[in-house]
Amino acid sequence: SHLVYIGLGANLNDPLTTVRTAIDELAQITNTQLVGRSRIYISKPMGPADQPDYVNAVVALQTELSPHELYSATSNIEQIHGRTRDGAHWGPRTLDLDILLYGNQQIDDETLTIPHYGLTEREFVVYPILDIDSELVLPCGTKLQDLATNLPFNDMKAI
Ligand SMILES: CC1(C)Nc2nc(N)[nH]c(=O)c2N=C1O
Repeated sequence: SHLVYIGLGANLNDPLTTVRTAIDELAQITNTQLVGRSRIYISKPMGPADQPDYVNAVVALQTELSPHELYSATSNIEQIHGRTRDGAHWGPRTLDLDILLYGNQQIDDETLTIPHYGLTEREFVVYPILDIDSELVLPCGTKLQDLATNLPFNDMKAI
């Protein structure tokens, strides 16, 4: 089985409830166990600022699913929460689930780019991963802790 990290983000329609519910739904994916979870954070939107603050978290799952099977499971959960992908690019969303890491694999095909392209410069991803594993090393060999030193915690709040 594989250790995978999933990023959760939401900023519409009671995002805190959505994120908490989605964590439970991720834990119930077939052949998958929840093995770690971050604190839940509030952060200012990265990108277009004319949208509500985000609720972010990261969970670690142990799964037998392939990357593509996992992707369809996370897409289903997004859809349950009304995620449509017709919104403006980087616009607000009811729930975003990103496969951040899939073991040490590096995948880049028409549907999946893993590690997630934005991982290393998103404090709302880096700090939650460090909550789960402060010693995590990325597939490229970079220690996440070293990235955090020049990623300001900024105006993130842990709740
Ligand atoms: C629009 C963009 C880039 N900005 C974000 N900004 C924050 N703070 N959190 C997110 O999850 C998030 N997701 C995004 O996709």
